[in-house]
Amino acid sequence: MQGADKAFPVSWDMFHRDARALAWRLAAIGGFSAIVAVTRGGLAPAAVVARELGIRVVETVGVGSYHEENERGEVQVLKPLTETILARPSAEVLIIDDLVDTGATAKVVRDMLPKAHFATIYAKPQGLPMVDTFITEVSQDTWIFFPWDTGLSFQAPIGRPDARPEGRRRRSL
Ligand SMILES: O=P(O)(O)OC[C@H]1O[C@H](OP(=O)(O)OP(=O)(O)O)[C@H](O)[C@@H]1O
Ligand code: HPA
Ligand SMILES: [Mg+2]
Repeated sequence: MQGADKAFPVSWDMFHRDARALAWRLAAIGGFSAIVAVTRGGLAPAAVVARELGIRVVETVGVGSYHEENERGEVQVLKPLTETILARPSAEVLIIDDLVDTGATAKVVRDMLPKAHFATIYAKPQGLPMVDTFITEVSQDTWIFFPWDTGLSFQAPIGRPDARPEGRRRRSL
């Protein structure tokens, strides 16, 4: 997973545009009265979708997994759903995450609320059966770099992939 061949960097602008596109799709489906954000990656898209759909009941579910040699381990629930959500009709609950990759996280969360709608901005093929609505599919060997995990940095030219930043030293012309 983290050794993925291709990089798909996402800027804040791209992320906001794609989160809004997700909100448009979800608005067309309608009928949602509460949102569950899968922390932490689901927090930012959930904020955008909640604003667009006018939903003010926003909850979290916290999941984590051990990573060994770049492989995802067992997914564990670190912060369960509250009664506020469990007491509602689950078909009205919208679960939001940033992406599905293997689908392991989505499966664990879906099992808590089987009738809820599971939406992500990005999806990889292996996770597709776990997601009801998504915006952009990327290949399984692609790693998505989110704006909250990245910053501006030197990029080697395509024709000189081993090139390194020169720092303060400048080559004389
Ligand atoms: O489909 P999967 O293979 O389960 O991968 C997708 C999950 O992985 C990432 O979360 P991560 O567990 O890295 O934690 P984070 O949201 O706190 O960054 C991402 O935000 C999804 O929740
Ligand atoms: O492609 C990804 N990007 C960021 N986090 C992730 N967690 C699983 N897959 C990914
Ligand atoms: Mg996550």
